[in-house]
Parts: sequence; structure tokens; C-alpha cells
Amino acid sequence: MDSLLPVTTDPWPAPYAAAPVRATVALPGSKSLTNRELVLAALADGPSVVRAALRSRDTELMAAALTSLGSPVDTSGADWTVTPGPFRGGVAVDCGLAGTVMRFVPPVAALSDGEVAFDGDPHARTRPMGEVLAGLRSLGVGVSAGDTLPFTVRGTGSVRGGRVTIDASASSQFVSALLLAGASYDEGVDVLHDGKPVPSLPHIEMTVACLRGHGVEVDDAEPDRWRVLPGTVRARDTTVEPDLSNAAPFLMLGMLSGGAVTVPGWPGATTQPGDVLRDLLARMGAEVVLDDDGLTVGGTGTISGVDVDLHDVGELAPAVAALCALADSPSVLRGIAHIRGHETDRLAALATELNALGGDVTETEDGLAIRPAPLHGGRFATYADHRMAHAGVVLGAAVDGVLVEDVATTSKTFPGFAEVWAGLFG
Ligand SMILES: O=C(O)C1=C[C@@H](OP(=O)(O)O)[C@@H](O)[C@H](O)C1
Ligand SMILES: C=C(OP(=O)(O)O)C(=O)O
Repeated sequence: MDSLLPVTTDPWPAPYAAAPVRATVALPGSKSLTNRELVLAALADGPSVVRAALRSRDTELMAAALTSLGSPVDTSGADWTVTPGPFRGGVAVDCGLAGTVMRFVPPVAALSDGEVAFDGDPHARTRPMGEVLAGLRSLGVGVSAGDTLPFTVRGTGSVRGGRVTIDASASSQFVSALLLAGASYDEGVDVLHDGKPVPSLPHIEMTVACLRGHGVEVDDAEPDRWRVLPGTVRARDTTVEPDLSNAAPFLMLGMLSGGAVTVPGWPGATTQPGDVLRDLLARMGAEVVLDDDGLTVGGTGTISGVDVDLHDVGELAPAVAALCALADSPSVLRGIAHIRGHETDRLAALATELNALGGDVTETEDGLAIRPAPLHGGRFATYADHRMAHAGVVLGAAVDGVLVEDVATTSKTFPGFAEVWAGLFG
């Protein structure tokens, strides 16, 4: 297949790795870190610089939201400067399909002096949101009726805050959202979770670490409870790490092609849950080396199936599912019922698309069971989900003739993804 067709071709013929791929790929910054740092910078006591910020749809939507609320974000260079100002109402926020925008911005908008209207992409209107809105209501914030986008937050210039109980079993972002703004509420926030286990807990730990980095006092000593004391969010300059979850398809390419791919700048210590790729890919047969050059993942081209709980790192599930479909033994992905509420219903989408290419995948109550099966080329639909596109290109690297629909959807967290990907093939 011609891997050099322009990536504007839709569906896009995913490049096939006819030979081992050996390459070094510098990856853009983390979405999760960039959007947390932008929010905290807007709440801070002076201007902050977010260095090496990720420039992508989700982070540009965050920058636009904070700018329209009265804290301009200068995105003209690689380092983004945020100048906090009083939050104002009478504005509209476009959330796109970004969970971080639709969940993290309403608690900030609650501090504004008027109405802030939120809406997003058609699918964003189906993503779970109600616990954030109910939480805000119980903290004294006026919010329009309903529990999904679109909705309106009615700011009065301050928020009482205090204790709030929510069920965060559908998304860790419900907790992160209330914590990020909590120090700016009169009584801070004391968030209790009541429900099935919270997914993506490392992302809440990331939120806590970012808050502490800005001088905010957080008590997370008790499970399922996070207390943010009221106080100043100190301005600070930060440098964003590469996005380790977006490294998944690249590292997998090194492994499945029998070559090796290096991602430079892999942090020695990080709050990003994507760091589990080191262990996970090793379990699936990769050779994994972390040294001064970065993280290098290679292999023989043979992939072992894996039985793994991805509850903490559901955002890896699409790429991991694709790799499992290429394995020589069965796999079970567990603990990821909540990813039905991500950019699309990822369990249904993965089962449908992998099976359409000859896969043998069944959806379970909380994940996927994937058995070895001979795969063939064909169309791979992506449902406006960047990580479904990652799954599609991983398959296409091992199976000739995979056509990935709307590969440009990867711009949610990595504009130019397909160009970088295609550039790795000889
Ligand atoms: O807070 C964050 O930056 C994120 C938290 C997780 O969300 P869920 O807890 O909804 O899985 C993760 O999947 C998402 O990609 C990013
Ligand atoms: C779930 C994801 O994104 P969001 O931040 O929109 O929830 C993701 O990136 O895999």
C-alpha cells in the first residue's frame, strides 16, 4: 500500500511496516498537564508561563475559555503566558469534545460575575457531567437545570464552597474539577466520593501535585476524600512533560515492526499514568530501556497477549486493544467500563472495528476479551476519537490495507499526528 498518500486523504491508508522501524520521535506536551497548569495559572496571584505547552484542539479550547472569562492566555509562542484577571460573565465557552474543558472550567466560571454558557460537540452532550453540576449546586453555585451540556453557570463573584459528596465512578475529572478551583472558594472544598471505585486515580494525584506546586494546601490522606484549603494559588512557571499516553502507538510500532522507537524526554518521575506503558509493553514481549536517550521500546515482532486491569489508565485502552488483537495469545482488558463515556463508547467502538477487520473481540461488563484471529485490511472508523485513530494506525502498521477514517481527529491532542507517523516509514 502507498503510505505516502497525503494525510488529507479520507479514509487514510495507514502505513504498513514492511521492514523494522527504527526511529526517535519527539512528542508534544501532555494534554492533562497543560490544561491543569492553564487553569491554575488563571486562578493564580500573578502571571505564569506554561512552557512547552501542548498546542492542540483541547488546549486551545482551554486557552480560549480562560481568555474569554477574563484571564488572557497568550498562545503565540511555544511558551504560553497566562495573565489572571477578574472572571467575568456574559460569555460562552466551547468545550469541543474535551473532558478537561467541560469539567474543569465550570468550577472556575462559578467565580465570575455573571452567566457563562457552556456547549460542545454533538457527542460532548452525551458525556457524563451531572456530578460536577450537582456538586457545584451543593457548594452554593447557580447552575441551570439538567445534567449534561449545554448548561449555564450563574456566577456571583464568589463561591461559598465547603463539603460536597459526589459519585466519581464515571470519571476522575469530576473530582479534579472541584479541586482545581477549590482554593479560590471561601471555605475551600472537601470532596468525598461515594460510589464504585474512582477510575484514573493517578490523574487525581496529578491534580493534587499541580495544586501543591502552586502552593495550595491539599489533604488527601484519607481514601476517597480530598480537602483543598482556601488560600492563594501562587503563580509559577512550569514546563510540560511530553504526553506519555500519546507515546503508546509510537512505542508499539517499534515493538510490532521488530525495530525500536525512542521517545526522548521521558521523565524519570512523573504523575502521568501513561508511564505504565514501560511495564505493560514489557509484559507483552517488548524490550524496554529507559536511559539518558529517553524511553526505547523494541521487539522481535512477536506480541504476547495480556490480562490487565486498566482502571487507572483507561486512556491507553484503544491502542492496547489494537496491540492485543495482533498478539499470539488471548488478552483480557479489565476495569474500564467507564471508557464507554469517553470521546465515544470505546468498548463498543473497539469491538466493532476490530471485528470488522477479522478480529475476535467480545465486550465484557467492564472491558474487552480479545483472542488471536487472522486480520485483514478494510475501513476502520474512528468516531471523532483521537485514540481510536491511534488504534487504527497500530493495526495498519501490522496488517496491510487498513484505511483509517478521519485520521485528522487526532488533532484533539496531537495535530500533525499522521504526518509524524507516516514519516517513520521508509
Ligand atoms: O484529568 C485528566 O486529564 C484525564 C483523566 C482521565 O479521565 P477519566 O477519569 O474520565 O477516565 C483520562 O482518561 C483523560 O484522558 C484525562
Ligand atoms: C478520555 C480522554 O479525553 P478527555 O480529556 O476528553 O476525557 C482521552 O484523551 O483519552
